[in-house]
Amino acid sequence: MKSEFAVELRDVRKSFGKTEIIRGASLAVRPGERVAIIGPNGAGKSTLFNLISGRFGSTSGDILLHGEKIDGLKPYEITRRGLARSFQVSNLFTRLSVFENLRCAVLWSLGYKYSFWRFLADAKDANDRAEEVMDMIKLHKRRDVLAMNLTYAEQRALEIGITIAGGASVVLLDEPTAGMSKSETSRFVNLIRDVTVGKTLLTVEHDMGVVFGLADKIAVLVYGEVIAFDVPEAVRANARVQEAYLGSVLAEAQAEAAGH
Ligand SMILES: Nc1ncnc2c1ncn2[C@@H]1O[C@H](COP(=O)(O)OP(=O)(O)OP(=O)(O)O)[C@@H](O)[C@H]1O
Repeated sequence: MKSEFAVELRDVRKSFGKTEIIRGASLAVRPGERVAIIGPNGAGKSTLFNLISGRFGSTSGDILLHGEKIDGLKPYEITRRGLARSFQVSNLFTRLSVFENLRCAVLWSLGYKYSFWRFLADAKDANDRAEEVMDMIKLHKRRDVLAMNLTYAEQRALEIGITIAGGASVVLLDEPTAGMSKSETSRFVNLIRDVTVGKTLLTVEHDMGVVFGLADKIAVLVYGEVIAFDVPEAVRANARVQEAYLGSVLAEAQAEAAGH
């Protein structure tokens, strides 16, 4: 049955040994929404991503993608159902070119591993799609450059390209602008916005400028619980969020954004 939500977490819990890190997190994201997950260090943001993408199994609760339970599935099975994620740590083949990296990502998403004949049939489509993604991430002029010779910002753009290459409808980006300069960051926010049009985006983000520039809604994770999930203005005004100290961080970021 089709759900009104693209991603849904229902009372999800995750313990490592005796320590419960995710403590009953619930969240329901509608198709096409761009959601930033924020919260203090150690709140469990990356863990939540690892649960949604199947890298970790949850201890209890339900995780649904388009209304279907995905907890217990392997990461690649979740990817095949249309959810793709990027990592904080680079996932590139450094000795392959921009084009080859994208082509590999497309072929992988088509499942070439399982059928040589299908691989041959899909090869042209894969090339076309790789070209298309290369245009979207604005790296067409760097087509034949090895990934290791790209600038840092270009490598991060290629990461995004690899993430979206298979046409996933739900995209998870873990700190996509980490380590970038201010001007690179604002260009990158535009790029993320462009390549995720019509998709559901979940992003973990520390940079409040990026959060306000990109997110339709903000989810605030504190001690493994989603304490607020709403449009940015409402989250900023939320008393629980203020208490958890994020209010002042958000106010500062908005003032800064308004000043630019
Ligand atoms: N595989 C693991 N085994 C044991 N503990 C873990 C594991 N992964 C994460 N943790 C613990 O879970 C807690 C939450 O970590 P997580 O990386 O999810 O937080 P975060 O909100 O993403 O933090 P940050 O903003 O610093 O990246 C931390 O205390 C961390 O040490």
